[in-house]
Amino acid sequence: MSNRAAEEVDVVDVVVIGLGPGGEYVAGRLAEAGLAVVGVEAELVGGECPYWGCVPSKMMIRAGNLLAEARRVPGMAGAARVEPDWTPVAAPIRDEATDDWDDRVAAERLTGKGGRLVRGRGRLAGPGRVSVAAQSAGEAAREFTARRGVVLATGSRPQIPPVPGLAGAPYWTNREAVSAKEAPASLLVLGGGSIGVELAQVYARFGTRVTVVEALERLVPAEEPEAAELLAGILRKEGMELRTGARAAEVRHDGGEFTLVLADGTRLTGERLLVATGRRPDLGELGLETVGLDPAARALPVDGRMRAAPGLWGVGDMTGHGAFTHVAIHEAEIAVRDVLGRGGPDADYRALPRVTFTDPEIGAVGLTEEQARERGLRVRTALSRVPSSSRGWIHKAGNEGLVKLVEDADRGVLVGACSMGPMGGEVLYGLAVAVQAEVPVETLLHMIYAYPTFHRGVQDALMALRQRA
Ligand SMILES: Cc1cc2nc3c(=O)[nH]c(=O)nc-3n(C[C@H](O)[C@H](O)[C@H](O)COP(=O)(O)OP(=O)(O)OC[C@H]3O[C@@H](n4cnc5c(N)ncnc54)[C@H](O)[C@@H]3O)c2cc1C
Ligand SMILES: NC(=O)c1ccc[n+]([C@@H]2O[C@H](COP(=O)([O-])OP(=O)(O)OC[C@H]3O[C@@H](n4cnc5c(N)ncnc54)[C@H](O)[C@@H]3O)[C@@H](O)[C@H]2O)c1
Repeated sequence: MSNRAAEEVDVVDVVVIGLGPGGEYVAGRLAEAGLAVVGVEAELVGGECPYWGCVPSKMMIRAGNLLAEARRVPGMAGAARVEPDWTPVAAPIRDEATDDWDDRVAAERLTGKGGRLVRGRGRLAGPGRVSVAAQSAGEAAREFTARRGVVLATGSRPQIPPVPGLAGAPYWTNREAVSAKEAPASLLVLGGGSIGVELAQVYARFGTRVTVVEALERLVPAEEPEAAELLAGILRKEGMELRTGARAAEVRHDGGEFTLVLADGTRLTGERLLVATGRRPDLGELGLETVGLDPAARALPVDGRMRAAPGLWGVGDMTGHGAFTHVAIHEAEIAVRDVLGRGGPDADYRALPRVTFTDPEIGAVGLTEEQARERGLRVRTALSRVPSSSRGWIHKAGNEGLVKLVEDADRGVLVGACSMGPMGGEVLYGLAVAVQAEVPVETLLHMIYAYPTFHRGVQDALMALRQRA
């Protein structure tokens, strides 16, 4: 190919940097719309979610929940002998979900839609310009000009706290935790957020001795305190040791064992140490300064149409609106519409749903009570407990949970809710509609709720809410 031909090929309509759920969606949709699209990916097409995040972790959780259900058989349905085995958990993650961490299928999904895949680490080289670093010595860096613009979708990476001794130690992040071939005998989990509690519970159910260390006063601190308290009780009952309000002062690793020294001098030991202390976008190496943006920012600032600058869009974890696959895809769809010059609503996070897939699941939408109060709303709340509902009583073992409602009393609408329990993430849906559509509490109160469902707990909580009016 002549140099001139090479130059022509490298002028495209759109370059997407990062092909996780957000970037893959944008690149695929724009290619299907007929644009000349280059997608640049440094690791695996599909990103964190299918290979090291949502999908494998939920496969592990499904297995752990099966064990827990089987252990609930005595007293309710006869006898059951449970022998946990990690092999049928690890094997389908490797062979079926991730193709042994090979993205050929995902890459072909993109090229099948007409997109072009370029492997390597991309960065901005000015407005509408992207360079992709050489993958190996002897290979030249590649340059692209994007006529319509560039979409950034580079996700996030684990945030490792500056605990002395941690940096050099062979700790696990989510990646090692979901690709482990065996369950360790013991596991220290630093961080009691969603990754920490989901994976802690799974491993504990497979016989691992688990200790969770959380710096703040409660687990899942972003969610309602009543849910956190209930979860802590359940995890303790399942045999986990929980240290909340605990600061890690030092990490040591020797003789195949980790020692985590807490600020109060307590020493905790474990065969493995999982660091799950949050994830952060890494904007430093993206060349943002070449388009007048701050590479030291915590997240990429975007407007309601995902625009970061003229001809530059950002979607997914890197925008800081919530590190969830459904947020990445919501934002990706808005960016696609904007690139194509189509209308439609701006991004709307009022009814942002989130589910922590512990057993019981913690579903949540919109504002917590604390957030609503911080916004100066006149807040009214109410709570119903799953075991007190008909379905909860019928369910018996494993029926822990609650529904908590947060009402803006001045407007008579829900601004937030928490649905914890068996299928708490599914019960959430109706509450998400109520928050999104601002359905009056009076209307919700006079609906018919199927008997005996878990979601009837919402009606119990609504009735409690009205008694407080
Ligand atoms: C253990 C775990 C469990 C999770 N469970 C859930 C869940 O149940 N539900 C949920 O909604 N979310 C869950 N998440 C979060 C979810 O995985 C992320 O929100 C989602 O993957 C974000 O998508 P993204 O496209 O923004 O970024 P990512 O998935 O992070 O993808 C970004 C991509 O960009 C690439 N990249 C980065 N820099 C460059 C560069 N300079 N050049 C080229 N490529 C680059 C990366 O290699 C990566 O492939 C979980 C996360 C983890 C870690
Ligand atoms: N079910 C889901 O949707 C799901 C599951 C897993 C992850 N995720 C996404 O991935 C993101 C990252 O997950 P995560 O659990 O790492 O982050 P997180 O922000 O949810 O939780 C991190 C926890 O670590 C604690 N922490 C921070 N520094 C600490 C320290 N030095 N010592 C002890 N504790 C410390 C924090 O107080 C917090 O509770 C989440 O925010 C979420 O958006 C979603």
